[in-house]
Amino acid sequence: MVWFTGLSGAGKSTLAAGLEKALFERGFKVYHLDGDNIRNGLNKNLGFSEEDRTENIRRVGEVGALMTDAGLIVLSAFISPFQRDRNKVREIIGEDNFIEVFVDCPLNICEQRDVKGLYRKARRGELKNFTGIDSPYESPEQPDIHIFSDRESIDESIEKLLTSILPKISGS
Ligand SMILES: Nc1ncnc2c1ncn2[C@@H]1O[C@H](COP(=O)(O)OS(=O)(=O)O)[C@@H](OP(=O)(O)O)[C@H]1O
Ligand SMILES: Nc1ncnc2c1ncn2[C@@H]1O[C@H](COP(=O)(O)OP(=O)(O)O)[C@@H](O)[C@H]1O
Repeated sequence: MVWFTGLSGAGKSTLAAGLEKALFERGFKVYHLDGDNIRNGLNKNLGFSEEDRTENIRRVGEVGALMTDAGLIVLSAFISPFQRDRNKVREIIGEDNFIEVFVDCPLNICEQRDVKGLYRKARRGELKNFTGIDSPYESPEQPDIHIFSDRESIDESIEKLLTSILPKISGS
């Protein structure tokens, strides 16, 4: 399981989608989990309190474990702001099969990108508990892969991901 973590707008979904395509083209069976297919269905009842984020990540970890058991390479793209929650997923999946990818991007750049216009809303006080504004984000201290999305092109980041991941999954 490849676990992307980072602020909103850091590039998790873009990189997970790009990696999914690159792995698919190499013949791997891949599935991409993110807010679109999880928060609209399985986790529809969860919001953005600390407790709900923890439960969101726990369920994604459990679903990811089932998919991994079924032989898929799972790419998950969630903010997952708490280190303890990411560590729990690592435990559920197993150390050997879990790759933590920190999509690192300074808050001011994410805010400039404002892909979904949510930072603007959060700054205006129209959206509460927004990560990086009035809700915390704990950066991974020792990610397996560290992407700097403010300094790397999307293609460079995907190349970097492939270089690290392909040797670990060949044989899958
Ligand atoms: N309060 C608040 N804080 C952060 N994000 C918010 C919030 N409200 C809505 N959104 C939108 O939901 C996406 C993050 O959902 P996640 O499931 O990845 O969050 S978490 O892992 O449970 O923290 C996130 O998507 P990404 O931009 O793709 O990260 C936002 O678009
Ligand atoms: N190296 C990079 N990696 C990922 N995204 C990048 C990179 N450079 C620029 N971007 C841009 O940053 C934005 C990231 O948005 P998105 O993938 O939706 O972030 P997230 O899923 O983390 O909220 C996109 O508009 C993307 O084109």
